[in-house]
Amino acid sequence: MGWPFFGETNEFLKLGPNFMKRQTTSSLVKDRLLPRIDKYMRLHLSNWDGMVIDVQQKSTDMAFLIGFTQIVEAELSSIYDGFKAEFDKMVTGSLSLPINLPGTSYYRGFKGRENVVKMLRELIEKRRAASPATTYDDMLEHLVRDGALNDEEVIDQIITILYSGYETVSTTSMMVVKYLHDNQQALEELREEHFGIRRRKAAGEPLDWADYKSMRFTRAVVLETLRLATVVNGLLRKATQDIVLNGFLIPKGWKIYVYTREINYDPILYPEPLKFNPWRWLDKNLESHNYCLRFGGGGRLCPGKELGIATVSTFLHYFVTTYRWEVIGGEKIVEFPRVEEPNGYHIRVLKL
Ligand code: HEM
Repeated sequence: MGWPFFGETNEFLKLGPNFMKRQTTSSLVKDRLLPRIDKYMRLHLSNWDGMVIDVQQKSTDMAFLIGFTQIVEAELSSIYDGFKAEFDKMVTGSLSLPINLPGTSYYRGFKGRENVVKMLRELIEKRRAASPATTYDDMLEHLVRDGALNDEEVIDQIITILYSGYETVSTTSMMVVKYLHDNQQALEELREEHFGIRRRKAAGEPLDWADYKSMRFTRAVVLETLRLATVVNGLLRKATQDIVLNGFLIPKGWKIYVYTREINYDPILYPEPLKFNPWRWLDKNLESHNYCLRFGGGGRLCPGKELGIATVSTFLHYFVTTYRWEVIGGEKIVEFPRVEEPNGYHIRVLKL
């Protein structure tokens, strides 16, 4: 898969092939992003004791805030609420039936996108007008000052990064809590891994890259969650030339949707596919097989892969070493067209 196809984005994300720079490399996550995620996660989880939490809501806020803080740290508090409301419309629209009539989610999605673009354009204008002595240390500032991209490209870049890391990370975080609750043996093994890390560190010492890399079982839990929940339904490609695949002709220009859900539940690839079995991923080779498309494949492989896994792993670290929890309702998780719990996934949280 992949060779004669370009990656395709949807109509809400306008970037063409090869536009996204491969910036979310391990060193970026290690040196700049992981310390921020660690700091954010402690704060995020600091006061859950005794509370009833809607994990879906909290994961959504967490994933969006983590992405948004990296991008526009300076104006975060002043525009957050309005921006997120419009962004949510856009995300829902992009996952809905493409009927562009007033009143449909699809229509609202385009309106949401227009407002998001407007807000970002105003921010860029303000940043350009600010004196060079005013320094900000966020992604927007680097993109604007770097000068390699025009304003429209900067805006598209930001929307793409925010969009890609939002729904994926938040859904994975919610589903990982559900699967761990339902599989106590996995939870105990995961907890032991994280207490092992805490025992090696001073009280309150943040997680570092070596800690993250040592989270073998946690990585397996995240990969199994992505498989079983099918957080991403599939991948889009466009045939750049005629291609014959298993005797079928795919003409040049056709769009292909690789439906990964089928692959995720293939009993030959994953014995007992409906069982949550993170131990299967301890065979390191499984992650590098060419049918393992959790993060896509080829030239369009997700550039936020390590960032996404590191975010969910950091969340799990502080969550399982601080709290235990019981589910108190909301177990009607819908898997299609997106994984969600229409009534929220509520848990009661208590300090360990
Ligand atoms: C659990 C978390 C995540 C999952 C499961 C996930 C999954 C995916 C998948 C399946 C693709 C399509 C790849 C392809 O077409 O071959 C993708 C693309 C992408 N992801 Fe992620 N992702 C995650 C987190 C993130 C994060 C945190 C970011 C933000 C930096 C991000 C940024 C992107 C971008 C920009 C693309 C488009 C790449 C391109 O078309 O060249 N992702 N992701």
